[in-house]
Amino acid sequence: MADRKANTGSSSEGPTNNCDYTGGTESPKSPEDESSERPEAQYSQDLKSVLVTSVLNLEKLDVDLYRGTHHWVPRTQRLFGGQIVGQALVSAAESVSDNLFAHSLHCYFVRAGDPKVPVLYQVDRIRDGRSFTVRSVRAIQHGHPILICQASFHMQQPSPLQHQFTMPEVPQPEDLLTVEELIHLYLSKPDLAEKSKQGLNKLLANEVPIEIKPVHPPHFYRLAGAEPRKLFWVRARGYIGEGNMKLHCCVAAYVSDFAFLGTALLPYPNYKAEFSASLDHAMWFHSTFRSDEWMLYECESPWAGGSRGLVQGRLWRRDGVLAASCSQEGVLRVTPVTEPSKL
Ligand SMILES: CCC(=O)SCCNC(=O)CCNC(=O)[C@H](O)C(C)(C)COP(=O)(O)OP(=O)(O)OC[C@H]1O[C@@H](n2cnc3c(N)ncnc32)[C@H](O)[C@@H]1OP(=O)(O)O
Repeated sequence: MADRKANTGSSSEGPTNNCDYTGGTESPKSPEDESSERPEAQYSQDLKSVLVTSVLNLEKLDVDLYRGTHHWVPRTQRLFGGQIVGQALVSAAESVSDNLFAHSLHCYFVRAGDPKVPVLYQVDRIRDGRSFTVRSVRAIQHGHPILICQASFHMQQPSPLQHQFTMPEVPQPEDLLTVEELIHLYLSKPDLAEKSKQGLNKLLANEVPIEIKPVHPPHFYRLAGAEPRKLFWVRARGYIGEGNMKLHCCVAAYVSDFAFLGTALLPYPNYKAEFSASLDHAMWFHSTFRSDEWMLYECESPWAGGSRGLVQGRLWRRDGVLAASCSQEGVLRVTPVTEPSKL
């Protein structure tokens, strides 16, 4: 389980950058930044992240009313929860001033999203306070809410109270394979069942706008019974760049729902999810970060029962600073697996 040691940030080795939204919109200077920005060539072919150019680029229809379209739709043919949360946060953030940053959001997914039509986002300006500002967003399709979201924004306020857990020690992303590279590796296995091959090829055809490097690939693919915990490096595909912390939070909201709920299924290799969907999603943003640079997503599930599972996650900057925490409950209706996986 996670190293629960509290790091107060007071040692010369510890993180010191909590809630440091310097200059209003500046993103952090991580060690990667110091050694120059990630060279342009290292970004995926698309250069500018599709998350920024398309998914989180909402059309303004009226005051506090936006329309969002879809990029990647999961095989379930219901909209990806992370997309709806990310878009809801974009619409909420539009109505707050530039010196305010999301510090938390709480959402319920009340209906499945329909990939055939766009989503409308209606923002209610609940309160503008001196330090905190709260917005409520309804994501609407076919005249009904599919998501209700409350997001709270805070101005930067320094404090002597500052601690965090210590980031788990894991291999660096440069030493790990991407999901796509792992799939190619599995596909090259001569005894791979035809059904598995088809499944893997479908996965490869997915145009997910984020890149993932699992720390323990079997845990990511759920091949064996394991403790309900997984770790993977994750970043947005393409370039986003420094200077827009609001946007990085929205991208992180998108990213944070990916492969999250599956953590609760890890101890049960003999069951497959016949139906799984996130019921709610909460996030807390702690520090500045860049969502187009590798972050470690540490996911664990402290509980499952009654056809539901709870998952909790921490997004770490690679320099060890805790960027965000996440929590989600999902419905998990399972059936026994008849054939063991041949991956
Ligand atoms: C990566 C994770 C994700 O992104 S998931 C995407 C984001 N989350 C979502 O889309 C969830 C949106 N919310 C919902 O769809 C609903 O709130 C859910 C979770 C389904 C609530 O369920 P419920 O109140 O049961 O809705 P419903 O009556 O419309 O039923 C939906 C389907 O489930 C079935 N169901 C219901 N109860 C049971 C049960 N006890 N045992 C077995 N099946 C059950 C219903 O029959 C219905 O099925 P169908 O759609 O008619 O095939």
